[in-house]
Amino acid sequence: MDQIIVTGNGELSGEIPIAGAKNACLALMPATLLSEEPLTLTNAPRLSDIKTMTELLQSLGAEVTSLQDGQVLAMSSHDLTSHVADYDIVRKMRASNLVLGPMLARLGHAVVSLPGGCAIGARPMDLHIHGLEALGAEIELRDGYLHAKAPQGLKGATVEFSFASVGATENVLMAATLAKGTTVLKNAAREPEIVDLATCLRKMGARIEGDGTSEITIEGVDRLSGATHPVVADRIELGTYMLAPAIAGGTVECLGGRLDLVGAFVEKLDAAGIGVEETERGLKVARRNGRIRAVDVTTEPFPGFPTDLQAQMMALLCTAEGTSVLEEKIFENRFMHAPELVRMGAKIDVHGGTATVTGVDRLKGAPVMATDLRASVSLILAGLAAEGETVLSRVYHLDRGYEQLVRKLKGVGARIERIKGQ
Ligand SMILES: CC(=O)N[C@H]1[C@@H](OP(=O)(O)OP(=O)(O)OC[C@H]2O[C@@H](n3ccc(=O)[nH]c3=O)[C@H](O)[C@@H]2O)O[C@H](CO)[C@@H](O)[C@@H]1O
Ligand SMILES: C=C(OP(=O)(O)O)C(=O)O
Repeated sequence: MDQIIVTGNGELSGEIPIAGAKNACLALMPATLLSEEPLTLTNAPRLSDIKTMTELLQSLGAEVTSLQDGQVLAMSSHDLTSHVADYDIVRKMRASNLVLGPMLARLGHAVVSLPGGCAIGARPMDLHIHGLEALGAEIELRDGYLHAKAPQGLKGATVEFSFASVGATENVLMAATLAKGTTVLKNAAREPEIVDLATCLRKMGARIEGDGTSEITIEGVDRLSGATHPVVADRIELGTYMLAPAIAGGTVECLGGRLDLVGAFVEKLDAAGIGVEETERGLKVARRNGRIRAVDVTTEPFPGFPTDLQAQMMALLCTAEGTSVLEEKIFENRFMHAPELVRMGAKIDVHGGTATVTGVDRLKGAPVMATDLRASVSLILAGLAAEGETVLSRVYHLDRGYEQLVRKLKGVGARIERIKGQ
């Protein structure tokens, strides 16, 4: 299996282009199932998760053509030939569950494998199920699959989520676009990926208001048309690369970055002593003089500090002056990077959902591996400023969420190589 070798090499300088958001694209692609007409996504990221969603949509009979080296996805769901999302595909990627709402709305029935948990937590689907049931769906769990039907079609309703789940908001939002009457989603997720999905659905003819707030209103329509939509910039890839000069020193401009996508994160960078400036082309990040300062971080739904940047932020705080407390409030098991960072010389105590990080002067390279995407990239970031070589295994996690990671970091002066495995 491939490995990535990073050698701490001093300051970084240059530009890093930010790709379209994985998590937006994974919700936008299933929206093709809602319409007989073509949906084209531009600015799509080139990632293994996008290939998995392509495979899933194709298994349902959709046509998905990847153009311009994968940055454009031309999709058509004119003739759907299956309503079954098979375990073999769904188990590879949880976001596969986002085909449930659209298929139910378009076809009146859907069978979707339950994805199961993953390294970061149990991740049940109860909120998706309750939301769709409120719209009139009948859903049963049999043989590991959710069997959903809406014999009389879906009907608009008020759905109040007990937690602002991103995936449940997306699934029920998509289903409600074709339901009869008005649906109101209360305590809806406010993430930029939800706004991007609603924007695309509006281009397809959906009537949606309030996305980006915690109350979204959807007036169902009879049919949706085709559309062309650019995928919003990836705020998690953006935050990750903003941390590269923060950790290693120097100045890096993240092209396509926007402050409104990373507000809470930038506030913490500022408190830690990292300067962020909005430019015409994106966000320029520079480490101010002196040592990084400790800061406390609590993960929350948007607009709070994102859980998907918690591991990377921990990598920064490992060498801060003082003690930082990180509280993970979204997933119950998202500190798997901590023991690996400790192998690199970090001082971290984890108790339940709280990690206490006492800064050390410098980390030292070591062989490391991680069990999830963001944990893996946090080890690469830590390696950028560590003394000696950091050798990361299980790099396939990174291919899920970071296109051209080695090339992008090399472009700003990092010493990083990917070694092909047998
Ligand atoms: C593909 C995608 O967009 N993934 C993102 C999405 O995941 P995802 O959509 O899975 O995240 P959710 O917002 O649904 O999950 C947040 C929390 O709610 C719980 N929950 C969720 C649904 C449910 O029915 N029942 C329930 O208890 C989860 O277990 C978790 O503890 O949002 C997360 C939170 O910002 C991000 O970390 C993921 O990167
Ligand atoms: C947790 C993530 O993704 P997923 O929801 O696909 O597991 C992530 O992108 O950090």
